[in-house]
Amino acid sequence: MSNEPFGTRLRAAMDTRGPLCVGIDPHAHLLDSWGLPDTADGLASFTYGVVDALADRVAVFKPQSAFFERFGSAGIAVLEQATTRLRDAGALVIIDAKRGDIGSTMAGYASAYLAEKGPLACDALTVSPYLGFGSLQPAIDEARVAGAGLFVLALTSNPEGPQFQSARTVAGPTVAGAVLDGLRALNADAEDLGSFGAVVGATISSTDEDLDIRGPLLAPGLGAQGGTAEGLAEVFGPAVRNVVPSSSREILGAGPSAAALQDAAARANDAFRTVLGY
Ligand SMILES: O=c1ccn([C@@H]2O[C@H](COP(=O)(O)O)[C@@H](O)[C@H]2O)c(=O)[nH]1
Repeated sequence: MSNEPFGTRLRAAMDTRGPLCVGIDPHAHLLDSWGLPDTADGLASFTYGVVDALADRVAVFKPQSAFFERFGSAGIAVLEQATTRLRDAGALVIIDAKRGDIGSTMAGYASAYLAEKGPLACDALTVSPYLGFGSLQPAIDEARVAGAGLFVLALTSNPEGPQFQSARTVAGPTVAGAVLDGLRALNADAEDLGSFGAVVGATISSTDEDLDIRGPLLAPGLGAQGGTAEGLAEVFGPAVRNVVPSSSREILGAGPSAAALQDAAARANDAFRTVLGY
């Protein structure tokens, strides 16, 4: 990995390849529709099919750890191998594992995913702040050392999210607002795009929260969950240029043909380029 901070590398990658992030979510129904068995071998064929088709042309990939964990150590081995291959091809990898625990345990996750020589070393990791924003400190420290990034859950795309995320903290702001405040502070010195991002679903329609955190805004929920490229402008307002639009099933459903995957990714990238101003 270059020594440049994640935010700088992310902006450069999106400038070069377009803003699209392809989620790698090997659902059982997708393996089936690709004519593959719901086994670790099927998982490997599916995942490497996506990697071979798209690694040299898409800026960012977001493998969903759950679908690899489903197959135990054999599945994790596929995740490790795919992450290495994607990064070798010049793409950035955000592992979506939504890790979060007390600080001392968080340090274990940080050394697995963020440390430069960690077994699952990636460019950024999704993390959960629900043990307190401060519990993320070991991951923040490791990310700074490694030039990696974090995406902290703030306003998630699922309909249950507001139940907690819109609740007020003792200090006054909502839970989501407190997360965004924490991220803004971490990115305070960033020149363009900081390395500490928020997860904000493309499905939330609009928000009163201040999304200007000087960092990336990972936006899942596009396609299968109903979010659209055009809708991003309304959700994100002036912060739209910092959005990393992530789409999984919508793109993956085009496979197994490499040409069809490339076509689906190119069309999505074009739509996002227009809305995000790339
Ligand atoms: O708020 C969130 C946070 C994460 N996700 C993850 O993104 C993908 C979405 O997949 P699609 O097939 O594009 O719907 C999946 O891995 C989720 O766990 C999210 O959807 N919302």
